[in-house]
Amino acid sequence: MSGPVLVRTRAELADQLAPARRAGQRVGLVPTMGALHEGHASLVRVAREHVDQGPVVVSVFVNPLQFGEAADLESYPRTLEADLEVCAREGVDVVFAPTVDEVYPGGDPEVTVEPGPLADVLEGRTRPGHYRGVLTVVAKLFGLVRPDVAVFGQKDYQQLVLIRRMVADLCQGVEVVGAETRREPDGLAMSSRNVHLDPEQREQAVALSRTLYAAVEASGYGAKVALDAARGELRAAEGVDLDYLEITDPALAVLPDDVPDGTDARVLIAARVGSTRLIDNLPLVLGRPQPSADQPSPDQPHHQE
Ligand SMILES: Nc1ncnc2c1ncn2[C@@H]1O[C@H](COP(=O)(O)OP(=O)(O)OP(=O)(O)O)[C@@H](O)[C@H]1O
Ligand SMILES: CC(C)(CO)[C@@H](O)C(=O)[O-]
Ligand code: BAL
Repeated sequence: MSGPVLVRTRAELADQLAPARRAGQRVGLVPTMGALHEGHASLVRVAREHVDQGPVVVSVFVNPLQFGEAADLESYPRTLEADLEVCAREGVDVVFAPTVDEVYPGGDPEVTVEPGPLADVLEGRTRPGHYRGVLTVVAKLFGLVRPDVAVFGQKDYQQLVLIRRMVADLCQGVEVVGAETRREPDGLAMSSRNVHLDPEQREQAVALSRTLYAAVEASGYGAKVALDAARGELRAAEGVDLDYLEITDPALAVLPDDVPDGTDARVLIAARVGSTRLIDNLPLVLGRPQPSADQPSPDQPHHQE
């Protein structure tokens, strides 16, 4: 099994992708911050489905521009050797792992992507400036890799919604695919930051997904009952410091009080377990689903969006 080609510079990346471009092949991109796990591997498999014979590029870059707390940036796990092994197993063609100077040669960029009002809610309230950093680096990665398709995880749902919005508003011409969240057997969403949890916190962290599933189970009775059920689950949890628990529409807008049966929605949670901040979310359908509606349901989750 030959592993992926590791490229560190923009020039090496361009050279590596030149033959595929000449051959008119589709190029797929999976942007990551490394510390790869099965969630990332699943994104690679989704990307492969969208490129025919073309190359899949995985970028590994811990982007300083999207971090608020210095400690979070410093402690972010960096495991390039292991990441290359995951990429080899998944048949990734190119791993692009640039330095900070390669991505930001002049230091912090003067021109950045302004994410608009959606960046001020949910994650944005706790992490001001985060989505400006995310969208700026994703726009740069799109400029460097020029992918036809890019795959992101639904686990970072607000990020996915904002990236779709950026691609539409800035006419970037990249197909954005949102892949289903991969979970540990007990339901905890896989996340690179899970390595910071000690064994007790690891057990406590399952409360996040339990809370979401409680909302999904009660969603047939409407948003208010679903939220009450979720809050009840949380009250029973120990060691979980809630940041937010909200039900919104799929575009993250506030839901009106009365919505028709069968309305698509999203339940989202963020909480600290010890000093580790975790996020998760699930799709749900409020009220009785309409028989004809082609919507995600807890029993038949959308694999890709
Ligand atoms: N459990 C998962 N299932 C599917 N996709 C995931 C999962 N976890 C992360 N991803 C996706 O992988 C991509 C890269 O994410 P990232 O490298 O930040 O990993 P992460 O596990 O989300 O780490 P963290 O949340 O600790 O920063 C993002 O599109 C993210 O949504
Ligand atoms: C999209 C991303 C790679 C941008 O740095 C990051 O936010 C992530 O890993 O989700
Ligand atoms: N997975 C989203 C990137 C971040 O938390 O900074």
